[in-house]
Amino acid sequence: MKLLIVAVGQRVPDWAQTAYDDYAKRFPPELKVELKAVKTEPRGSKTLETLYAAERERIEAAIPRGTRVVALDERGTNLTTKALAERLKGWQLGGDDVALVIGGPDGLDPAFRQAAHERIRLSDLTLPHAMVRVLLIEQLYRAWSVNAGHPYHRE
Ligand SMILES: C[S@@+](CC[C@H](N)C(=O)[O-])C[C@H]1O[C@@H](n2cnc3c(N)ncnc32)[C@H](O)[C@@H]1O
Repeated sequence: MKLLIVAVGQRVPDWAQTAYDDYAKRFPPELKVELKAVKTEPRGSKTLETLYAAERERIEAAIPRGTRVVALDERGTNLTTKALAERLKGWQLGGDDVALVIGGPDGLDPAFRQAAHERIRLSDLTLPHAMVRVLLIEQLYRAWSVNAGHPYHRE
């Protein structure tokens, strides 16, 4: 199975890209992680509904059929690193690819969030989307290290 990170926003600051790449390259070959960045819809004078609809279409186009969808959402289920490691184990046993979806500056379409198979939260704080990419890849790597007994994660 593969982890697909679908993130709204084609450009992130260099520091975020560097940090993301640093963690992404640590994953073992048996756990593939791919990042698909989708274009942010410019807000302009659009209503939020129009913006959400445009971004949702791009997000859905980036997710292959049969993929389990997990929305990153500050209102989602709180997870400890160990609980995320258990989720990861479950996803790997399930065998389906998993898309972890990060919204842009205006967040994700509420209907998309509700339709997702899971909604997970990384913190009670509202985080900037570039930082969410970095935190998510680090936590996925940490979750893998917990399951693999790798010394990266220490209790
Ligand atoms: C700047 S936030 C958008 C905030 C927006 N007001 C909302 O209600 O979602 C951009 C994206 O980062 C992700 N995000 C932000 N904070 C998060 C958190 N604490 N846990 C998980 N994901 C978060 C979500 O995917 C969100 O759509």
